[in-house]
Amino acid sequence: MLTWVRAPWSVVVPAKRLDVAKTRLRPLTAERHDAGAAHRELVLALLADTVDAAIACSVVEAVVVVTDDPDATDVVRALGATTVADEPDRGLNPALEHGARTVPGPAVAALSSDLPALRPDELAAALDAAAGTARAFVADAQGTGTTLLTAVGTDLRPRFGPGSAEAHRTGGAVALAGSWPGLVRDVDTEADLRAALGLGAGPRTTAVVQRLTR
Ligand SMILES: Nc1nc2c(ncn2[C@@H]2O[C@H](COP(=O)(O)OP(=O)(O)OP(=O)(O)O)[C@@H](O)[C@H]2O)c(=O)[nH]1
Ligand SMILES: C=C(OP(=O)(O)O)C(=O)O
Repeated sequence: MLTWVRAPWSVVVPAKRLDVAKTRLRPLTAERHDAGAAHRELVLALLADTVDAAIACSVVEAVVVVTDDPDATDVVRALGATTVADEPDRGLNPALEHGARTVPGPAVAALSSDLPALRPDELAAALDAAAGTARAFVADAQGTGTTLLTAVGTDLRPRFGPGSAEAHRTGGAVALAGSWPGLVRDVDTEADLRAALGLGAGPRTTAVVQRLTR
């Protein structure tokens, strides 16, 4: 009898230091006496819920977080991810390339770290859709950014940043579309956060927002 084995993916998640990440979310905490700590807590919650969903995904074998942040390191390791140093210190795409080099092939995915409404089954559906393609990507809800970039048997060649969906398409990656609302809902602004909460964010993001709005 033939058994269909789903590809075991390695997922690379970038996370720069919490205090300098997600500056567009700063207005949410700016008025508080503990603004710095509250901002770090929120950014960490987004990361933790994202990593938790990726770890729970049935086709994901390993989650590697590229970070130098000590709190992020402790939290994602407790969830079951591993971490690698944020090298070569030349920004997001070199950090992702570095992370991708540390994982076993052939199926590697770069996943945004700000997807608190991500569900394991929608990530599995997207990765299954990507399994037959050398390079593929999922655009964010706006259609301009990227939340997932995949490579099977080839280099990831990440081009994250403004207009990354077009950059990935131009670079030969296939655009994937499907019903995966949490996967496309990255959180850059307060409005994005509200949208993610509306979809049903993970427990850490939900709890932090409840605390911040009390
Ligand atoms: N490891 C690592 N992660 C990075 C680096 N630059 C950006 N990231 C992460 O990549 C994701 C998207 O990065 P950006 O679009 O620059 O977002 P951001 O800088 O955190 O947010 P804004 O300040 O609001 O633009 C975030 O989760 C960042 O933590 C980097 O140099 N190294
Ligand atoms: C870096 C990106 O994401 P964002 O700036 O939305 O976090 C991107 O979409 O390529």
